[in-house]
Amino acid sequence: MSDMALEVDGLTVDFSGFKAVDSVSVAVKKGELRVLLGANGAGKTTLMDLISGKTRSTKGRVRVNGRDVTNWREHRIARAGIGRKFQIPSIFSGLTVRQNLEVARSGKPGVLSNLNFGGKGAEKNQVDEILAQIGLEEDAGREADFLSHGQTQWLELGMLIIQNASVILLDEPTAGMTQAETAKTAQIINDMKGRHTLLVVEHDMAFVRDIAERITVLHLGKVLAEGNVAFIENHPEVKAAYLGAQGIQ
Ligand SMILES: Nc1ncnc2c1ncn2[C@@H]1O[C@H](COP(=O)(O)OP(=O)(O)OP(=O)(O)O)[C@@H](O)[C@H]1O
Repeated sequence: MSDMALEVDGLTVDFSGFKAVDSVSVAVKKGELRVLLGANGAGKTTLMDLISGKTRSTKGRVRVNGRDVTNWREHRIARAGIGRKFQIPSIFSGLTVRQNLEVARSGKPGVLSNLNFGGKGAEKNQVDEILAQIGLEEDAGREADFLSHGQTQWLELGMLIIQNASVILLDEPTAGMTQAETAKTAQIINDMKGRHTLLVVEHDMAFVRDIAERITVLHLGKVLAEGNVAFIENHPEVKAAYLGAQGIQ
């Protein structure tokens, strides 16, 4: 069996003659964290949309843990193990942090009214473990409405962790964060490596250096380069296409 969690093979989307993603192939190993870099309009979000089923591809395949999920409906792809975090959080603002994690854990829509909030035994232990992992133990009883921007993002990461998504797609997880919040986010994400497979779109190079193993660079819808941080930072075409004459900041 393949040790790849996510295999994207020749993926293309044609928007009335414009290929926002053009013959992209990327393979991410189980437990790997892959960063997706690229200038505005390079196709990063569109690639995430194709993988998660938000947009239908015109050509190519997407496989999750060896299973072909190409152009499945979004909810089926989610059930096959792909979790996604958007820039706008999708938490339940009227529920506490703990309750949000419990809802995510149950994984069933409409489960809200039937939940036995508070949980017992193994369920409670798992929620406690994740509260510690995302650093929100002391805020477990707070309504999500009252969390800071950073805390809201960490809660959402916790919800993806508890859903046990095997491949997690993160679109700019540090957008709008302070330096301290960004550092903590790097810690949480580094802690997720190995247990989850991650594909992370991010512009903040300091953050990328903190978390990245391999980087894939997209340019005009195509893969321009792939390699470790040092390789990418010194890649002449990447410098020219994406990072400008000065190189990576
Ligand atoms: N539904 C669509 N129809 C037509 N063009 C689209 C559509 N969706 C995206 N595009 C175009 O595809 C290109 C890639 O967009 P995309 O949002 O994927 O880039 P990105 O790399 O995520 O950029 P950013 O860093 O700004 O978010 C852009 O030129 C965009 O205008």
